[in-house]
Amino acid sequence: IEKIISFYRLIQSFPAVKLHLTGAVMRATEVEFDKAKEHLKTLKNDPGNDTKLRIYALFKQATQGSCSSPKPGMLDFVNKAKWEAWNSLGNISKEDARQKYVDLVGTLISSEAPIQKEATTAGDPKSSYQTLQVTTENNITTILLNRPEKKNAISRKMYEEIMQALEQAGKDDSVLTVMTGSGDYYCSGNDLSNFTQVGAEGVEKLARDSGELLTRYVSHFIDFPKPLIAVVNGPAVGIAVTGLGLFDVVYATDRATFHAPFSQLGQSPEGCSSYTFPKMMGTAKANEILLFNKKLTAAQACDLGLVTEVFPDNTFQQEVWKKLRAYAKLPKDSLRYSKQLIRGMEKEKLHAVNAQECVRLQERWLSEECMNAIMSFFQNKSKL
Ligand SMILES: CCCCCC/C=C/C(=O)SCCNC(=O)CCNC(=O)[C@H](O)C(C)(C)COP(=O)(O)OP(=O)(O)OC[C@H]1O[C@@H](n2cnc3c(N)ncnc32)[C@H](O)[C@@H]1OP(=O)(O)O
Repeated sequence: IEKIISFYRLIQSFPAVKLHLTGAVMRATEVEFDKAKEHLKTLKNDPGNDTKLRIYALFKQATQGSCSSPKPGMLDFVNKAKWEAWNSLGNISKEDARQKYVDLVGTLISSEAPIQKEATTAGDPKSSYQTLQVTTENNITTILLNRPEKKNAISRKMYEEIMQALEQAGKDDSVLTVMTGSGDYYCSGNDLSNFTQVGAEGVEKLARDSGELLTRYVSHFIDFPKPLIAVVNGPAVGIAVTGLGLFDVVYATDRATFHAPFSQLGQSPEGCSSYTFPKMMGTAKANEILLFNKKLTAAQACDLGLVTEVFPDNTFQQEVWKKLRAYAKLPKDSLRYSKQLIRGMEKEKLHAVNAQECVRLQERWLSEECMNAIMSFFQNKSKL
């Protein structure tokens, strides 16, 4: 009954339905818009030119409406780029532009949110994680995704706990950090019931909160300071695949598959994969995965550079852990600084990509395409 009620609320609060029923959709208020303008001034990192142009364009559209000024001359590069960004918004309403401005600033600010200081002790078997098991042994901190009955789907609680575990592992004495799954799956991606828990404030608020959560989650991987290794013990879906581009090494059993079915789900890529995948494997190969739902075998993922090495399932655990134990004897600081050099150059870009992906997803989550896919999963249990 609870599921039906929450499902009913989801449908009721879906913008298209609400529009149909009431003729009105909630939009950011002038006060929220003014707050976002103030928040923008507190940004510490340069979000990059594309994002700055988008912010400019949304601001102009929100305050002055559609662009009607003449196009600046060919050589007036800066004003031409600004004009093009504004003009590209076409006839979207001032209210829509205001909302998009508020969302974009929100995700930029949250991507800079300071990492929380308090964390549960890793390695303590009595630690209070509900969705993970975190242990430290032989200089390796292992974060085990521990909802095998749900194929390790990532619930809101699990997103929060993974961030907490990463913060702790980043600071502890271990040399390596490993993420792996319990049971037969590595992880089936986002727990789709995250989208059915609609509160009184409606689905727009749910989308905004989800965007904020995802931005923070992915930022933890971008900023992780020491070698991070994925031990992919079975199939991986959605964000569990895309996020692999932010790991330093990925070992997989030959039983693993890699599937990022965003189009099928009415969504769009996340985990910085819109940038890391084309860079890693070339645009055409990335498109097959991110646009056309191509499911990869472990061997294919290895050929494309997403996976470092594949092992036969019957010796997977033994071979991988032997290797990891040897790596974990290497000098800790040397590994940490080398990783930071390799990743450091890209960090700013990755944060900007993360912010943009999350803005797009917030819009996608409110789309009819996405809602139909989620309904279909829970109604018919339609599988990937
Ligand atoms: C805060 C928001 C951030 C959003 C970030 C954006 C992320 C996007 C993504 O990750 S998109 C990918 C989402 N994942 C899926 O769509 C997978 C859906 N699941 C399936 O298709 C199948 O369950 C399967 C192919 C993974 C496995 O099939 P099968 O082996 O037949 O097992 P079951 O289906 O019986 O699964 C057992 C049990 O687990 C539940 N479950 C599995 N995956 C999910 C999931 N992703 N979300 C919610 N629930 C899931 C499944 O319903 C079963 O539950 P039950 O025993 O029936 O209660």
